[in-house]
Amino acid sequence: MSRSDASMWVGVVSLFPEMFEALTRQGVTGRAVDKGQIALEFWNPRDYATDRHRTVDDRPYGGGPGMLMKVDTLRSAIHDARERAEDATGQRPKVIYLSPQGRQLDQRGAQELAEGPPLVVVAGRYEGIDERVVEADIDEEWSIGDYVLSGGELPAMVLIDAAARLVPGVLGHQDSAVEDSFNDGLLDCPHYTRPEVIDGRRVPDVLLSGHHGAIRRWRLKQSLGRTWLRRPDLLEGRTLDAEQQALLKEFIEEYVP
Ligand SMILES: NC[C@H]1CCC[C@@H](CNc2ccc(C(N)=O)cn2)C1
Repeated sequence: MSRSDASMWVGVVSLFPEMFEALTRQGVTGRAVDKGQIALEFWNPRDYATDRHRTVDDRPYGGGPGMLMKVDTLRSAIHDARERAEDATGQRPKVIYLSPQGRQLDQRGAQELAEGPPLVVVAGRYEGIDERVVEADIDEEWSIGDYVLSGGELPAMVLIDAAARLVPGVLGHQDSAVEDSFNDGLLDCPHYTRPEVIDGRRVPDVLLSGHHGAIRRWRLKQSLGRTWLRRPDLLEGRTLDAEQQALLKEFIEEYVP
């Protein structure tokens, strides 16, 4: 098959590839896929099953409840995805497995993944995968948070979406990524649109003023203030420039809990 000139190439190994239509058929990522900016290809371990029942799970050594993903069908799918990644991009892929044991995804991690090599993302099901497959075939384990889900597909979509929107050109006007929360490490400011009054609540006057400098400062002040109130940890060890310090000081002085 042909070389891919997508800015981001992702191979997905999953028993439920149809779940990923949420990425490939909708919104920002759907358009990026249509435009060829992002390439998403799928390998289903079930397609490698040779028995009549197309078995993709297997019993755990040592007994206990639940099943694991069958080793041979899983490894064949990972192998083919890896080979395709190299053919399509000329680069060796990074093979990622989603599990609560992985590195916690944050905006910096999403940026690293967006800038990095092509990805093969493995979505686990059942009670997981054989540890020797993790050792032999998985390069990095990633987690989207400290909770357990019924499969790795939703975490995989979260990771792919978070990285894809950081690929230059994917978001359309790039500044919308810049203004996003966690883009300059701050929480997002409040947003307003029509009507001007909702249940007696008005839009802040500065946003109606047309003074772009005042609007920029107001938004930055709100982002700083919200971060201070809701996620002070994000301000730890972060140096604020003179303007930011002044705006945060103003916010705190005006703050009435
Ligand atoms: N032992 C349960 C575990 C076995 C292997 C498959 C996973 C799939 N579920 C996931 C995957 C990832 C995350 C996360 N936090 O990123 C949560 N849940 C469940």
